[in-house]
Amino acid sequence: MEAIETILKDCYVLEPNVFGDERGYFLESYNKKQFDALIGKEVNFIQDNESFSSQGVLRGLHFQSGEHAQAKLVRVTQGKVLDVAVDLRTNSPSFLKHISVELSSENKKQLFVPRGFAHGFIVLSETAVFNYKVDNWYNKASEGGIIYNDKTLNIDWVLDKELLTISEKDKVLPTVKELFE
Ligand SMILES: Cc1cn([C@H]2C[C@H](O)[C@@H](COP(=O)(O)OP(=O)(O)O[C@H]3O[C@H](C)C(=O)[C@H](O)[C@H]3O)O2)c(=O)[nH]c1=O
Repeated sequence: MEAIETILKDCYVLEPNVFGDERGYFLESYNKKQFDALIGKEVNFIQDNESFSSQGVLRGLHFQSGEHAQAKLVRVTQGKVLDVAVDLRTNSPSFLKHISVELSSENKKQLFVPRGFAHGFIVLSETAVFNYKVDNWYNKASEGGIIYNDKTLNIDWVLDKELLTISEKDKVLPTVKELFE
């Protein structure tokens, strides 16, 4: 496994070692000892999640606030998504900066999204299976988010607006300005 820190402090792209042979391939998708050493801190994941979406589905931008904040280790096991992480830590040198990275079953890349970030993705392939680990329990009452087309963040979601499918909940998420005013 290799880890490259992104322009967002503490946010890493990880690439597993893939062992291919005539049967196919093997990889360790998560190894606590290696992962903690690569990112330089201990992260105790306690819940695995999976979502399935069709092309144009945009989930996010979401976070859980306060003591319920979640760090996430995300990957795609079928299809391709554009994954987006936004640093919402007001004391961070990368506050309100974001990164976008293509995660796919082909490139097998993973993204570590620390606590204090908003996270979302849009499905670029016909369908996608999105798998991720979180280090804190789901807590509906602490859920927050930022509207996907926020003007301050100005995220390029690649697909045309008319192709997007967004939940009713996500359509009414606040802007950055509303969140931090
Ligand atoms: C996140 C979550 C959801 N749920 C239930 C709540 C709803 O009845 C249903 C769908 O939830 P939601 O519409 O919030 O699912 P997503 O839009 O995929 O939310 C996720 O999308 C972005 C990409 C994220 O990074 C978060 O992990 C998460 O917010 O699953 C649970 O039971 N447990 C959970 O941990």
